[in-house]
Amino acid sequence: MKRLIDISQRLDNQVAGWPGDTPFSYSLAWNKADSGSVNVGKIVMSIHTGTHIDAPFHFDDEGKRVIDLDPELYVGPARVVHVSVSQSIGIDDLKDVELEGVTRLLIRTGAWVDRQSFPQTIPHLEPDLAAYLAQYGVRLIGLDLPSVDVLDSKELPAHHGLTRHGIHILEGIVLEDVQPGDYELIALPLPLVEADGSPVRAVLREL
Ligand SMILES: N[C@@H](CC(=O)c1ccccc1NC=O)C(=O)O
Ligand SMILES: [Zn+2]
Ligand SMILES: [Zn+2]
Repeated sequence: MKRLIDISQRLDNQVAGWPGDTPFSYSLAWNKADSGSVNVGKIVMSIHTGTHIDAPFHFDDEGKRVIDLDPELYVGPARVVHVSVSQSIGIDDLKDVELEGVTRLLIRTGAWVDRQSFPQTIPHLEPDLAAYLAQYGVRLIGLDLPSVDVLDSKELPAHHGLTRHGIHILEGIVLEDVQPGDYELIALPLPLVEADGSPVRAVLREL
């Protein structure tokens, strides 16, 4: 068996979350000394912390919840590509990327350098990218960024555009040490029935 490469953001009480959103916290609801038997932890967090998937309900009241999403999307062949971008990611930035037969595309921008703090600005996906990727059969896009849109966007055009074209969203992956190429991705959401997204443990397996 080939080794697993962890591409997940570690979750501790210092992890950078969306400004104003629920901070991540892990604490003990009971400790062994008091309960006499066990440590029992609890976590409180925004779903959009660290490495996570968005369900369409995140930005569309009528959209699918996590439980409605096909787990097959989150397991299977994925291509990792490196792009160097500044303001945005468009068709031009991917012109040298072979997309034939790619169903899961993971993009390393390297733009979120200090993962301990939330970025001020990030490159966003340009509106015409979704249709372009969908032509090749892309069903999942993953980025090393906390969003696919401009951080203060209210309309979320990239989120909506991707969803309209059947492309699902994985955010906050850590691709620093990952070479471009083909891997197997495993990034399963929890079976959260009502949720607008889910944290995932995302890993790649070398083929
Ligand atoms: N679209 C982002 C999350 C997002 O926009 C957000 C997350 C928490 C609190 C506020 C947010 N957006 C809006 O002002 C995401 O998918 O992770
Ligand atoms: Zn999200
Ligand atoms: Zn998102």
